[in-house]
Amino acid sequence: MGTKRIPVVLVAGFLGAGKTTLLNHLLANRQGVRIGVVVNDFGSVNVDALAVAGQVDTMVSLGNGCLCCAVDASGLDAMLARLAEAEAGIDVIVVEASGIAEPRDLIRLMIASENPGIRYGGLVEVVDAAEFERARARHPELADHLRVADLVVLNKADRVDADALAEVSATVEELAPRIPVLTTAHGRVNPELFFDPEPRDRAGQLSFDDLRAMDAHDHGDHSEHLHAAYQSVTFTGEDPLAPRKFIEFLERRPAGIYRIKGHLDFGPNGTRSRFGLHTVGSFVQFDRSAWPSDRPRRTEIVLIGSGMDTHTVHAALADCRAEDPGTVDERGMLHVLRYLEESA
Ligand SMILES: Nc1nc2c(ncn2[C@@H]2O[C@H](COP(=O)(O)OP(=O)(O)OP(=O)(O)O)[C@@H](O)[C@H]2O)c(=O)[nH]1
Repeated sequence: MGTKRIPVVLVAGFLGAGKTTLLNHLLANRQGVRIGVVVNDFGSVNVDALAVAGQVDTMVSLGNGCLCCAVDASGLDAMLARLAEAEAGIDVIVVEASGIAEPRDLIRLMIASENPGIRYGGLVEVVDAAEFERARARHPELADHLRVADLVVLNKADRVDADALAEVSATVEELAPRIPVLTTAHGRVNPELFFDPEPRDRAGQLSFDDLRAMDAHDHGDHSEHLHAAYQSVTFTGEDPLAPRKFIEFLERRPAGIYRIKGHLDFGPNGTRSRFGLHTVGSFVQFDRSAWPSDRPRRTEIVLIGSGMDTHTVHAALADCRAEDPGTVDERGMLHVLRYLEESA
């Protein structure tokens, strides 16, 4: 099993869309999670002057469990490596991507990174609902950015009426089909969408009870801070899954899924190993380990996103059941192994 990898969430979006506001919201609602923030200028990040414990190079450590650093593209990998060091005690890294590099280049950098301490945590594109059409006219590349995003945050919903909002949502969906869209104001995205609410044991495995605790149909709407609601769906399968079918599910996943986590049983196909799964958008990673003797052998996953049709998701997963669990489909299993993290 691999060591714990820290998710790196990239936040992109055009000038003034609300990236810094979103970052500040995450910092203010981090629920015990230690967040490393990478920005290319501290300007308006709420680095509360009084909370700044000390400044080393371009790194600012905040007493409240956050660490911020300013960096340009060439320094990003090195900065991520520093943030991922165990001593930093960081649980998630959020990079404000604008001004650093093109989102596509950043994704490439993340995925190609050989740093064993980090994992791609998704590209979040923040869009200004009120300025969307004007921004698109001025920057046709906005459509490309939406297409590479794993989640679109449709921000500044308070600045448009319901009809205009529906129109922008429809355009976003057309430009970026199947990508989850979260409509919000003032960047009030529930942090649990990106990372798990409490720091886990340092061995890094979530128990299924932890996952189940996160499961509900809408999260956050009722909290004091009025986070935008997101969804999660839990799937439990007692029978082994057919590897080929499950990979097809991942590759043609239903609309609205941002990330998936949990573990799977491929039966004798996987020589009864436990396959841990992490996906963000189209990025898929499996790890493989022995089933703990005290845990039942079954598939347990949680899918987190926005705009998911929960019945479709459940039905699609139920269809992944191996028809004949006794038969070994070695070729099918190769599709899984392609996504296997390289560690013993
Ligand atoms: N009405 C309204 N204003 C917002 C919302 N989100 C952000 N703002 C305001 O919009 C302005 C720009 O927000 P920022 O968070 O700084 O945007 P940004 O994307 O980080 O901007 P740059 O760093 O300049 O690219 C600020 O004045 C925010 O207070 C929102 O949902 N509604």
